[in-house]
Amino acid sequence: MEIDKAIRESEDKRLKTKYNNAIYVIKRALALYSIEEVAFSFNGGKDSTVLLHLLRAGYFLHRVEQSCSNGVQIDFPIRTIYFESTSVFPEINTFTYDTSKTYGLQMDIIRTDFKSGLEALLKSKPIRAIFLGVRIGDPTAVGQEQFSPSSPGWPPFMRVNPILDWSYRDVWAFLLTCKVQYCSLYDQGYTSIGSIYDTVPNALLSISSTSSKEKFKPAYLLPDGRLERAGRVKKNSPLDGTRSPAVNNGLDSVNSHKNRMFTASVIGVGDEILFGTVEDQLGPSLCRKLHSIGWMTSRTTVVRNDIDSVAEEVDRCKSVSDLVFLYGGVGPLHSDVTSAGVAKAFGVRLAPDEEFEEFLRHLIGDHCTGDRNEMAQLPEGITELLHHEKLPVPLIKCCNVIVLSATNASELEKQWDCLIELTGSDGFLVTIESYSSKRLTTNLTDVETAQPLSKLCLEFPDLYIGCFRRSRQGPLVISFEGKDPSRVQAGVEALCKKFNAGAFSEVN
Ligand SMILES: Cc1cc2nc3c(=O)[nH]c(=O)nc-3n(C[C@H](O)[C@H](O)[C@H](O)COP(=O)(O)O)c2cc1C
Ligand SMILES: Nc1ncnc2c1ncn2[C@@H]1O[C@H](COP(=O)(O)OP(=O)(O)OP(=O)(O)O)[C@@H](O)[C@H]1O
Ligand SMILES: [Mg+2]
Repeated sequence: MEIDKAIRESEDKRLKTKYNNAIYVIKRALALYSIEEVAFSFNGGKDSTVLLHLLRAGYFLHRVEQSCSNGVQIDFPIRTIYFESTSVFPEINTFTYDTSKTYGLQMDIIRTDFKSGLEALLKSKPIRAIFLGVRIGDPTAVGQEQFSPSSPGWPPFMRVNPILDWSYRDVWAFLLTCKVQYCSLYDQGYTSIGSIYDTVPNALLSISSTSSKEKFKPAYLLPDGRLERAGRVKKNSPLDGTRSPAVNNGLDSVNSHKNRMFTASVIGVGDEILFGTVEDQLGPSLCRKLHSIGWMTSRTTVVRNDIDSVAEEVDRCKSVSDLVFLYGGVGPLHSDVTSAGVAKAFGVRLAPDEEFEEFLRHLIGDHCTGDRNEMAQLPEGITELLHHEKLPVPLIKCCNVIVLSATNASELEKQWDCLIELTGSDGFLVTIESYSSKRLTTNLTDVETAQPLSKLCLEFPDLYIGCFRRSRQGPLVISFEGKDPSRVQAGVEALCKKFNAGAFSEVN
């Protein structure tokens, strides 16, 4: 069997292990269910192409073990399901049909949505288990195991995911080692393929070209597999039906939102701050930095060094803020639970990150306890490492959560500058129109100023008008913050007009 032979002859130990585990899962499924009771969900994508060949090998080995085969090539009897949609890339469709012909697949083509298609299929066929090419890191993989029953509300069947633990690199190592055909789009810079409306080539594979047509390297050259979905466009920013190249590394282009408000949450992790033993410098400093680039910090909190406390706060903040910044609780100590809290908030596991481990090894050598470097365990499938030449270890970004390792103001200063440089003009930490501000002080009493100020807030809803005092007896400070300097000036003048001349003086 050529696939089994290619892997056995390969010197890639990691690939062999992944292959053996996947074959084991396939053989267990074939032992649990009869051949009529299993199906293979094939869509011409790279992951399902890997799975096709694993199933061919697994079925062959299963037959050999049962002594049903004398080693000659046998047909592939596993029923294959393809959900064909009108928004599929023609290259994917052609590849799926060609592959079906090459390997004699028995195809059920379904043209409805997944759920109703499966409901109808399971009524007419005795299917009890379906093989899928889902991998950890796919949005649909969260919470799945190698054998996972279908979700509530779906018809009952077992989802079998033999390549759940395969990385992007493993997928390409397999396809290239076995020298099997894959869809031509992957040679044109596509790294994960959805529909024609939400998929473009991955900008990270772009080759700068002098001609007007942008060129891309093949998918297997993507250096960081975690960015395989960078060619997927978010559902709310559809392509206009044209297959234009990706321009934004998968991050929403924020240039079009220059005028919109960006909000951040800041979370400190540290019992020592809550005990009052250590004064928190980083939280206030981050608020000032965010303010200086025109962002609004909508919430700052300090939580305990406890996984659930971190997870609850991250969960609360990640859906209401554009970005969440975390500091404290980063390292190998028992109290360093920030990564685990982030993983829990996103419902994913902590898993060793080879690339991050390499950085740590450069920094601290092999001085880690046990054979696992606990610091190199990061939230699986959602972590992006933010590299900068001035940082000995990259910063960690999990979706919209950024984990800072700074422990004092000067370290924060450095990490912040790197973040700003890294994200450039259209990254996730975009610098927007900064705030213009003015401050007035007055010796008027709170009672005298309260009502006119309330009215002023209604007249200037686009300004933040805040009041504070440094002592009960001292002057009242009134601050005006807004994006439009002329509105800030107008607000100041409107307030002064409401009182006698000289009632207010401007301060810095
Ligand atoms: C054979 C098959 C079985 C599926 N079973 C489930 C399921 O049990 N629960 C579920 O929420 N989604 C299920 N899905 C849907 C997928 O999780 C996912 O929504 C689908 O692949 C679309 O992904 P996309 O939006 O990235 O294209 C199934 C899909 C297929 C093809
Ligand atoms: N239209 C479809 N018809 C049949 N199976 C599908 C379809 N869409 C998804 N699947 C199943 O879900 C799995 C995961 O889909 P996903 O898009 O993540 O992977 P892929 O298409 O194989 O590769 P890629 O990540 O490059 O798009 C597929 O491998 C396949 O088993
Ligand atoms: Mg796909």
